[in-house]
Amino acid sequence: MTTATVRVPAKINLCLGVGPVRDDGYHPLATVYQAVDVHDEVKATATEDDEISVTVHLEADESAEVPTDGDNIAVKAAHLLRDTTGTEAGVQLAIRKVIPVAGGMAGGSADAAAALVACNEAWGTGLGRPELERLAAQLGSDVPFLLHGGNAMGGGRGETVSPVLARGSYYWVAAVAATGLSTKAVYAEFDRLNEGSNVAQPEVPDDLLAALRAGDAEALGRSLSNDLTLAALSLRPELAGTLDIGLEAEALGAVISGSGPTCVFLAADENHSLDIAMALAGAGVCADVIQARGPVAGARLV
Ligand SMILES: C[C@](O)(CO)[C@H](O)COP(=O)(O)OP(=O)(O)OC[C@H]1O[C@@H](n2ccc(N)nc2=O)[C@H](O)[C@@H]1O
Ligand SMILES: Nc1ncnc2c1ncn2[C@@H]1O[C@H](COP(=O)(O)OP(=O)(O)OP(=O)(O)O)[C@@H](O)[C@H]1O
Repeated sequence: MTTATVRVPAKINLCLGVGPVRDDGYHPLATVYQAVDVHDEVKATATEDDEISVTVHLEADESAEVPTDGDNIAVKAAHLLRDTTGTEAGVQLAIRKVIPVAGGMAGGSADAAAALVACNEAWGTGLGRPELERLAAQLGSDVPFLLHGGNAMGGGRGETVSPVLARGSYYWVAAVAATGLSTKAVYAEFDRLNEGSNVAQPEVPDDLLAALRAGDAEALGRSLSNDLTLAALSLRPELAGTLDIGLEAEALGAVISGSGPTCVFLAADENHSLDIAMALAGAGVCADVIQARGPVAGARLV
């Protein structure tokens, strides 16, 4: 039996511009993703029967709910790869989950990207990066970025990924809430809040790109932004308090990651990141605090 193991990072959105809802129900995005060193691991073991199965080992939050049937997005990724390549083998997937579930850090998307790479290796199906990226886009808006990693601009509904010029390594602190938020519900709340108003087409702010080009953490902190903030706060008003605690600890910037509820804070260095983490943990505003560095590589065989 052939086995392949892939490590895959979480993402944060340094900016998330959201435009008016499209006819297909998705929103046009202008985002900059950064991959951070909070990793899930997906192991694929090829089998001779035609079963595609998954087990999930929760490393961080044992109470999180992750499906272990065909609803698991890693299983969907394996089916898509098999249907595309015509291979007849099966696979046992084993996920080691560290990325918060339904936290806005693309945990499911990360597992889907990892499953594509791991199954492609275990089955010997030999698809190249461009073909894997095409399959990734069919699985979810965030999935192509998790193959890519690093820093990247996201357009379309998030699935069109292009590199950005960036310098520097950044210290992040993530405040993880006890229960997740549904991405679909947050976009629906965005639509409800904007009903009757003209939502502009989104753009990536120039000052954010300049901060990344210069590797300037202070300027980056000032230019973090997220158009889903009001929608996430409307569903979870207590997140405003979480953002305040990080800012009182002098974070260089604070933002809700993607559709939330995870709040992320930019620190000046490792000591500062520890101070922010301690302030958040001490205030009891979140279930878990994670210190992370970015950017890091996307889904890779180990
Ligand atoms: C919030 C973000 O994480 C920011 O990067 C992403 O936009 C969400 O990406 P994702 O979880 O991969 O999302 P998908 O699985 O493609 O879509 C889940 C749901 O989110 C909404 N959705 C998602 C992406 C987008 N550009 N517009 C949307 O309105 C749709 O209701 C969709 O049914
Ligand atoms: N492999 C998986 N890992 C986590 N959740 C999964 C997985 N497969 C399916 N799901 C389901 O998807 C839902 C969303 O989980 P996920 O962790 O991807 O959210 P998220 O990080 O907020 O996503 P995003 O940031 O891409 O919007 C979960 O509630 C869970 O039921």
